[in-house]
Amino acid sequence: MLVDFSLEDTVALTRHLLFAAEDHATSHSILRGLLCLVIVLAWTVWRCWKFTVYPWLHPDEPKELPYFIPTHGASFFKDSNGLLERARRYFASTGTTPFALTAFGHTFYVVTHPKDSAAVYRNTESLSFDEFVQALMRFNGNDEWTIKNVHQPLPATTKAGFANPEGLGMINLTQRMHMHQLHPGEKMAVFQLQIRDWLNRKLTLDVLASTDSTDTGQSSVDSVELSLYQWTSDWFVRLGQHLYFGDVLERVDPEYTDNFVVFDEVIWKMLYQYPSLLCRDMTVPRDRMIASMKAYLQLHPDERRGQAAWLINSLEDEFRGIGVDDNNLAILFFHLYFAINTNSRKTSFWVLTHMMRNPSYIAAFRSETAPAFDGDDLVDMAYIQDADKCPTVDAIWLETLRVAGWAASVRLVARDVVIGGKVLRAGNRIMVPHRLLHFDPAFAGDEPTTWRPGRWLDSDAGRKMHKSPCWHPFGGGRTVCSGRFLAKGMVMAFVSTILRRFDIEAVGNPPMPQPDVGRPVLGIISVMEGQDYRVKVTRRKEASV
Ligand code: HEM
Repeated sequence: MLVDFSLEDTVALTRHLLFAAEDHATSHSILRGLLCLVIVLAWTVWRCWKFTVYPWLHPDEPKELPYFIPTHGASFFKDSNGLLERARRYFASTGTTPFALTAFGHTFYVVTHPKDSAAVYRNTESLSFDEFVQALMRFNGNDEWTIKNVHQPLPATTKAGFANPEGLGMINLTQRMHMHQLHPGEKMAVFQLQIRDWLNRKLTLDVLASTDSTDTGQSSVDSVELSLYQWTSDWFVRLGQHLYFGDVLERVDPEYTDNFVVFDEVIWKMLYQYPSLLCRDMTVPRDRMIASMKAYLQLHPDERRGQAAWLINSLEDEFRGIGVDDNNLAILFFHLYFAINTNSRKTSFWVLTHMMRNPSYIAAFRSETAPAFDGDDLVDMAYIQDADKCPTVDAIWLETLRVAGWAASVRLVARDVVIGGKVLRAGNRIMVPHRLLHFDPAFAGDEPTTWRPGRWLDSDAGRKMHKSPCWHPFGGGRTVCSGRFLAKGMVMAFVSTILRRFDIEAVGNPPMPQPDVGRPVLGIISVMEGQDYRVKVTRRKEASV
């Protein structure tokens, strides 16, 4: 009886539970369905508002590239230029420019018309670069006092040191001082001679054989095998460091240049301001470099100032003059260090790689630069940089900048402003993506993605390309790269001395290395990881042409 009752009861209870569970499941799926409906409705309302109603209410503002989930962050992260190109094509039929897109919680106005890009570079009142500088300073450890005071206008009085009659703040005065060192003139001439002598001394097979850290023991008296990207990176950073700090920084920290190359390959994590914990591969070399820079600054001035460039000593005086301490000065000099060194190492890699795949340009390069040499030694730096005397060399330089240049100029819209007939709202960012302009067939002609230096020489239009408002390999306006003349001098001296002294060829038959389009850079694109080019450098039989 007891058993019967229990069984029935159990069955009834089970049934009840099953019904209850079914009820529960039913109400769950109803809830889930309702939730989905609410989400779909909310999404539809959001999308309608964002891409139909708002643009209709505000026809004077740039139209925004539609998206399904509320940001373009993922596509931007994977290939920012690919996303920008897609957006340009999307708006091409309506001629909409500037247009807008949202990524990482920021709205970017994108300028693709050369006339508008000129307006962006001109407008220093409403469009500000300072926000970028301040964020970088803060991210790398500058304190708030320093950030505030280096931006503060200074008294416009006559003072010792670098003249500042307009009373510019230190950040703006620094730009003037860069130009004083790096634009053609007396101080730049010192650098040019140092570059020439350093390369003449160092570019020998013996030194090359001892350079390659991946040396496979394949060096012989007449040839050396090297990884090209590793080679150009190592040498250009050493050369840049030598110009600015003599041999002293290397004595303080023999691994400074190595740390820089490691840091520079992940510099995009700094540009995206990753949380420190997630990017120790960037912060560890960065912090070492900043600590070593501080150790350099704490050496007695007699031990270091004699070898440093005018710019380094003068900047030190000016920054100390307004009260900046060693910690903060070390970070400011570290910023200077990566501006000097991040681009030339990559440019020389791309120049050599493209030329090896197009050997007729090697012959032309050799023959045009021959008059600048005495035997195997480069003597005339000006000659190899002169576009009239070396037109093909110049075209190779320009074409490599065009194809490998990946930077964009970005400014904060500090107050509402009209560009290209559209109202840009304060608080958003405006971007001039150089690559889009450089790859526009209206500027570059046929096959814009192909490396073809002839496009700069073959026609009247081609010969005028470098004067086009589309052409911005070094940015523009107040922040245009002050190192552009030095960069050309360094790269052309390096390549011409190599070609004068050696034959250079790829080992095996590797494909063209791919640019790493996913990583933002401050100028020239990096090579995809693992795609370095192994090259064989052989002593040339005859040094003449
Ligand atoms: C091929 C090599 C180079 C390329 C493609 C390049 C490109 C650039 C670009 C795109 C900018 C930003 C401009 C803007 O936002 O408007 C810049 C800024 C700068 N570059 Fe270069 N650069 C190169 C080599 C150099 C070298 C060798 C130096 C120094 C020796 C240098 C020093 C600077 C400095 C100091 C700035 C900041 C300008 C300022 O705000 O005052 N660059 N560069």
